Amino acid sequence: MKIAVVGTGYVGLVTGTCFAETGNHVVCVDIDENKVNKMKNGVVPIYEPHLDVLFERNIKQGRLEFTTSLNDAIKDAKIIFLALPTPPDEDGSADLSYILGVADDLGKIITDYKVIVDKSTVPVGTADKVTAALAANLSTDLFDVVSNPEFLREGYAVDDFLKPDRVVIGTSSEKAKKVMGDLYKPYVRQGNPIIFMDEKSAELTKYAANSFLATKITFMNEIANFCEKVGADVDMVRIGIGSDSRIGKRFLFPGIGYGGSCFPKDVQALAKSGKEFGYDFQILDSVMDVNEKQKTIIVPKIKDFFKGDLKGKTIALWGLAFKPDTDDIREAPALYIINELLEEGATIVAFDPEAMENVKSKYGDKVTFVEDRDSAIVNADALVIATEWQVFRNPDFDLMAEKMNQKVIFDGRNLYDTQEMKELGFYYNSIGRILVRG
Ligand SMILES: NC(=O)c1ccc[n+]([C@@H]2O[C@H](COP(=O)([O-])OP(=O)(O)OC[C@H]3O[C@@H](n4cnc5c(N)ncnc54)[C@H](O)[C@@H]3O)[C@@H](O)[C@H]2O)c1
Ligand SMILES: O=c1ccn([C@@H]2O[C@H](COP(=O)(O)OP(=O)(O)O[C@H]3O[C@H](CO)[C@@H](O)[C@H](O)[C@H]3O)[C@@H](O)[C@H]2O)c(=O)[nH]1
Repeated sequence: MKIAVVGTGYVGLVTGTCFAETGNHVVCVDIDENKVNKMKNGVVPIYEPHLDVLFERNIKQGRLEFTTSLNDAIKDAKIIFLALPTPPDEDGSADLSYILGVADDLGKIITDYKVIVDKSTVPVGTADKVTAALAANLSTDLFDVVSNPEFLREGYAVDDFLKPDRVVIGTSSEKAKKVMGDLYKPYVRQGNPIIFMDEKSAELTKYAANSFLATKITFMNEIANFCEKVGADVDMVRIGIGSDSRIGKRFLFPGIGYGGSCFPKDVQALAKSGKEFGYDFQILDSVMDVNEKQKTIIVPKIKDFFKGDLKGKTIALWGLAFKPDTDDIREAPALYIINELLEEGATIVAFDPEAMENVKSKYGDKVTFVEDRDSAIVNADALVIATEWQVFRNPDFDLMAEKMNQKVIFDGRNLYDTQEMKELGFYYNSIGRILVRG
């Protein structure tokens, strides 16, 4: 099948590459010339594990191409995926200008039947808006609009795409249903179904999934905060409740709040959508409030330790990305921690395996960046862990004891065993677990 993908960010590039991998011919189009030139030269412009192998293979075999021309990209395509940004507007609702702008352009250049697919995360009613934008210049016989939300996670994007738990396809057109069903057949393993539904339900499924997961995490963050007050251990509580199959083991890890390009904006957009339709999502308002506080929950702990004064203190910071295995720093809790620590007059020495360039371009020399984990801790008064990269899981504690000014760790990701930290004589302050005083 011939496919065009409009927008080659995390979703568009993974979508395009994975569809090429199953034998389709894919043309990816982006307005960012720099990005397109990189891709034409064989460079993957984002960090996403395993994407490079598929990317190279499919370019080599002539199934994956890149262009800045929308016209060239779509002329032979039967399906056009819109993988465009839907960032929050000033009021928190999803900004649909990218999607509707491209829909308007497509209406003017399409000449034969195409299936136009909303891959972006979009509020209920967007398929209708896209249809209206296309129909302003194009006969409705020449297109169908489908809602096909994407559930991939950054860091696992290729695997999630090729082996999805489910594929959701929202359409009221039998013709489009057949085209989409054929396209997705190779990805859907036994028991991992394609779920066909109407467009609005598909649009809402995406927001409901992200908001549910954000709520699950936030609930555990509150349980963790309460554990600290009463002397319980959130790891035990997590394991205790996670073994109930109605609750499930996943997405129960407390920490310094959820971040990333999706949960924060999608929870906000669903709450906003609710208000537009006269529905008050009280639970989502609470989730957003709690998460806002959770992102910097570690800072008062640091201030307490240093008796309120961080001036002249050097804080080593391990982890900048919003989660491991990505260079994405959108809504990363680490950035909120950096802002507060800088405001308190602390010096920050940071290391992240992939996200340093992105943070450098935001903070310049306000933060010192070092090239490896162990350089960050030299002469540090405390270490803060903000992202659970594998490389932080098994550090050289003897080296820490030798190089740090004092053995003090604030761990936002609960990486170490509290008993072991006690034996090693560290002050170790984590989330929802016993405070080890060293
Ligand atoms: N990142 C994720 O993990 C993820 C997962 C599922 C769904 N989503 C949703 O998918 C959508 C895209 O997210 P993303 O993270 O891939 O965004 P992104 O910002 O990484 O990529 C968007 C791309 O679109 C390009 N673009 C902008 N306007 C364009 C235009 N007129 N024509 C062609 N290209 C244009 C940009 O240059 C950019 O390369 C969003 O709605 C997001 O909520 C994201
Ligand atoms: O137990 C957990 C799991 C996650 N997180 C945090 O939650 C955020 C989001 O994590 P994750 O869901 O792994 O990353 P994303 O790549 O943002 O993926 C989410 O957002 C995507 C965009 O919509 C969806 O497609 C995915 O299904 C959905 O998981 C991160 O800050 C994590 O640190 C926790 O704090 N505790």
